Amino acid sequence: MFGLLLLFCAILFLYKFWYLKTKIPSNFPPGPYGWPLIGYYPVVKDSNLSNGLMELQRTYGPVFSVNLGPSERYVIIGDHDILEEAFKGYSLTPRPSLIQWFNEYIRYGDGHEHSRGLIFSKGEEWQEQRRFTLRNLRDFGFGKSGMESLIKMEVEELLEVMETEVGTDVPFNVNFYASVINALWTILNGDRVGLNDPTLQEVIRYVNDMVSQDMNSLINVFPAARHISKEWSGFNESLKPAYKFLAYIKNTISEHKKTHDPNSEARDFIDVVLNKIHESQDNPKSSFHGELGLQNLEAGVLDLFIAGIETTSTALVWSFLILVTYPEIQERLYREIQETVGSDRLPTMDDKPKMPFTEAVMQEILRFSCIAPLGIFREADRDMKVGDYYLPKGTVVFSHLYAIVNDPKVFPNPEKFDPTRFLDEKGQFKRNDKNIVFSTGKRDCLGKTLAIAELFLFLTGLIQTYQFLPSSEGSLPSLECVYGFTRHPQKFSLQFKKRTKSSAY
Ligand code: HEM
Repeated sequence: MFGLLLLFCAILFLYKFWYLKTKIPSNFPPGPYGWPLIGYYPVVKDSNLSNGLMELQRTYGPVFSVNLGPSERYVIIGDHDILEEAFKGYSLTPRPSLIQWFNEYIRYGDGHEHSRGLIFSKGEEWQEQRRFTLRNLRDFGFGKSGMESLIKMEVEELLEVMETEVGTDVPFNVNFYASVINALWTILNGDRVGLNDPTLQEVIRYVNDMVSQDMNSLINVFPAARHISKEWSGFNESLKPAYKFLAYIKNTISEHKKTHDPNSEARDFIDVVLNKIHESQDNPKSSFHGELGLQNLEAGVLDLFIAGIETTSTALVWSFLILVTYPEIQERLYREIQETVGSDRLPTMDDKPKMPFTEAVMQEILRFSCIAPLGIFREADRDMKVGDYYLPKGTVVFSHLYAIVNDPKVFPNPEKFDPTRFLDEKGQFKRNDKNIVFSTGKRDCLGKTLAIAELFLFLTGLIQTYQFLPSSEGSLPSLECVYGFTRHPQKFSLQFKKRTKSSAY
């Protein structure tokens, strides 16, 4: 009898929990009811994520809500104009409390609201860190000339490495990692190392392990499981690579501190931040003050790596998969490179405006691959309106970038890879401001200038020298994507052969 009563109470508790979590407040965006505890999660997880959310969008409209697991209902915005309006001000800039838990361990956060660095910080601390990083990275690499010469060195070395692989089947999943990491590491740390340097290889392993985690693992879906067992829940395993990489960053910063002189010219980005920390020693309000400043430097470097490596490398991997799938587009690209640059020097950023087809191909690659289909989640810091709906303070919002760049009203036949959608009738490049794969508003991608430069210089430099072909098996790799940290292609191999001046057809 007592057992039955207990069971009844447990069911009542679960029902109440489910009801409260899934109840839709008045004038809140509509959406389906999920199951107790697991919500609508099984329907939209994994490869089904974009399709599942697109399906819901067709039923409920471009702004809808859904509960994905044992959490509140999230709001999904899948319309360009509504998202732009919502992200215009500051009210949707914070990151949700529910994804702050791990920052207690790796970003000096409190596990709920606050965190150091660039991706998860909030309020004035985030604004000060972001503004400073953007301005100063411009001087140490994100600015046109510094960045360009760094990437050029990476392209040259990658071309040399590729020389040894001509005519063989080359697995093309992580090829760009080393080059992209090296470019970023040089900007931050000053030193460039060879692509086979053991330390670089170690950094590659850390970054690769950090970003290739299973987003559907127990710890990522039910973070509270870490309180039961850190080992069994997967917590220890999931944080291990970040701890290793952080130790490496800490070591690099302390080496810098030993030789840093605030009165001499900064050698790299880490020096610039150390200078700022030095200048801020009498300003306790600054996020660069004392220990807080050092914590922000460490977490900021971690964030630039997490946000900048996998995304850019994946965009490059998609680029070559697409160009092998559409050889006629690869050849037209090659012809434009020949006509604009020739083959005696590598393409530079000054060539880009003279290469409308290449610009169109890059925009279409970014749209078609939509590497970060849901952006990074946000949270409303006050009650607000989004479109015709009301969102109470604390609502978690996903920007459904994938739906926006696949909107058939803006991009007809969105499932088709078609660079000509970015060309006018005279063949000139036609920008489409709705291709917002870097998100929009005050908290859009901080590294988009670097990403675009890397994409342009690697793509054109490699196509200028090599023709990319399917692997010896002859079959073309699939354009179906896999979900992980980013939306990326399945593993595949391809071949390349050296171009001769007359190899265009
Ligand atoms: C093709 C490459 C890339 C894509 C598609 C991409 C996309 C994005 C997106 C969608 C966001 C989320 C913005 C939001 O919250 O709405 C983001 C944030 C961010 N990205 Fe990128 N990104 C790329 C490359 C890079 C690179 C190269 C870096 C720097 C090295 C970088 C650094 C960041 C940072 C720091 C944030 C967080 C900004 C903040 O919270 O203020 N990204 N990126």
